[in-house]
Amino acid sequence: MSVQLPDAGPAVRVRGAGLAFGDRTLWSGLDLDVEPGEFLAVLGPNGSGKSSFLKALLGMQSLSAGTVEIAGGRPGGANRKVGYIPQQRAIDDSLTLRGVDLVGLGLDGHRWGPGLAGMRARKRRVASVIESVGGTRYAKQPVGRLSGGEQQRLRVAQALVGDPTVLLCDEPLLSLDLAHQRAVSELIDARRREAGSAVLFVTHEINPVLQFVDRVLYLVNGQFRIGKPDEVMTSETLSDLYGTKIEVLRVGGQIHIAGAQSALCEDEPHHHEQEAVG
Ligand SMILES: Nc1ncnc2c1ncn2[C@@H]1O[C@H](COP(=O)(O)OP(=O)(O)OP(=O)(O)O)[C@@H](O)[C@H]1O
Repeated sequence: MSVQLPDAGPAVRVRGAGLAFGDRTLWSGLDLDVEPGEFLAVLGPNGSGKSSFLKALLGMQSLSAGTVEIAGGRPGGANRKVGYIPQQRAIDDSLTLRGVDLVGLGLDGHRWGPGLAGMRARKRRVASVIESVGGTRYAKQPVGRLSGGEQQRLRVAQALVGDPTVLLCDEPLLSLDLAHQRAVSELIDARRREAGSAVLFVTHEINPVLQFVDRVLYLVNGQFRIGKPDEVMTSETLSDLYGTKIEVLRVGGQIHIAGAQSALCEDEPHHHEQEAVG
């Protein structure tokens, strides 16, 4: 006799969602289902509400309207298997926490059982995730002394260690060189292919992840478009969204925005103030 499993449903379900600060509406009327294993790129100029969208999914930001469900329940609920890679901040180089400890912070302490056996299982899980991001060599060193790319790999490991159903990534490629951009985006892609995690990936630059992207959510000036890259990243759609003439060129499999103002950012480096943590 085969057991009929209930339909798991989408990994993320957004209905009629809106977010406004004072009289400024970042977005409204947002309906979106993100399926398990789907890779959704969230694009848009500075201040369009990309990070706030992820924060609403994490339960760190309340919506002005509508509802969101993530991993089958309310944002921020207990046992939600959600991995989060926050926007990169420089780690204070005096931080003596080791890489293995940083990654271990991503584990739900209760799942691994009590006593020595639980502790060993926890250690094995942390070690195997660190291995999967190629971080074994430096994981026992103080995090503050590692390079930006090494720290970022450990942050990815921390987000993956709890076996997330949904992975929320806020500009995870920021300030990485091309080789590390490729390595980190491949790690995230592998997670959704091998474990079926849904990936929501905020980025200013679609090209480094274009090959992985199933759909794009593009936020601009209180409006948005959702669709495949070929549908959204067109001169017509972006001109319509930005309310000005924009030319999108496809060159060598990449997307370039010609005559773009810096606000469009696709070809612009993104600057952030580095803030220290720890
Ligand atoms: N709690 C808050 N109260 C008031 N305004 C806020 C709050 N949180 C965010 N904002 C404003 O909402 C806008 C969107 O912020 P958000 O960080 O979501 O943008 P973003 O698209 O991620 O931008 P960036 O590309 O610069 O990271 C910004 O103008 C920000 O100042």
